[in-house]
Amino acid sequence: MARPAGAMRQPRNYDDPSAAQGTLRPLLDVSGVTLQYKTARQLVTATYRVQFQVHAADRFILLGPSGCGKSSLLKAVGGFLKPVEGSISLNGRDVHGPGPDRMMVFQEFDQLLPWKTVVQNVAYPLIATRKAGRKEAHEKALDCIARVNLSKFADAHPHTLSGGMKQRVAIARALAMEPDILLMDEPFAALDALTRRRMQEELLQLWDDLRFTLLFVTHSIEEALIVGSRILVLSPHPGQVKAELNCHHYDHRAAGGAEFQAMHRRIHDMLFADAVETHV
Ligand SMILES: Nc1ncnc2c1ncn2[C@@H]1O[C@H](COP(=O)(O)OP(=O)(O)OP(=O)(O)O)[C@@H](O)[C@H]1O
Repeated sequence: MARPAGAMRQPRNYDDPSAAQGTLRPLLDVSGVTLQYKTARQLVTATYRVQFQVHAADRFILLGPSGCGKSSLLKAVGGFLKPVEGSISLNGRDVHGPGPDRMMVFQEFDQLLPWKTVVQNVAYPLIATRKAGRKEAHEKALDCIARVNLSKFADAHPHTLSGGMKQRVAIARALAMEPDILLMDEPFAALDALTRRRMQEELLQLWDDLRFTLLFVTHSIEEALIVGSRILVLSPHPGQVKAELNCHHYDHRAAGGAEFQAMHRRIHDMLFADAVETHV
């Protein structure tokens, strides 16, 4: 499989002061974004003036309590929700609607087309967007299916797969499109603990191979620390930025360690503190 955009670049060196000062142009720039929903009875402010930047090959996490606007932010980056204030740009171009440069993986297991096989599901967006012809799309789909260890199930239909296998197909389908950024909305939240852990490891393995850029929503501090390279901590409703943290050096092996636990506690305290802190 060809590498996704930005894939050849190495992840940022966070000890490099020029990177820390943000002198590299970000891939994704979310600037002062306020998101609202108008219902028949009220106006709901989901996020208030949220600001963050994602660079190529980042694994950027949006972390916060239920209702703080994480999914709304992901929808806005996906182009499904228009900010009432602020702007979102990808590769220097304003986001005005959905596009194949941003592929989304959701929490729900029913995001696959039930009448199509695994390989047909993965090939479908490539064909529908004319990114590839049928033969090329089929070959690419098989390659991506192999990367998520599902080759034996290429001709199976979704209803015969477990929840974890369906999520693997959704990830393969998204990566096959080689998006500029992969958007994941609590993709492992509905899985049992063991499968969730395995999926996190597999996602990190895929990232090691392909170095794609990831924007990942979770409300699990542990998952954020393990999956992410940076974490944006959001306050409760309406979501505001509390802090942005560096966490690229944690994995499952680190999870029991004192440093990991201290970071976990620090984020926990932040999430439950009332005041909005400055960036750290
Ligand atoms: N379609 C909608 N119409 C009206 N209000 C909405 C809509 N979608 C979300 N909201 C409101 O916007 C706020 C943010 O919701 P959002 O789903 O983005 O939060 P979240 O942090 O992703 O929550 P969770 O972790 O529970 O999924 C909430 O108050 C929610 O009720």
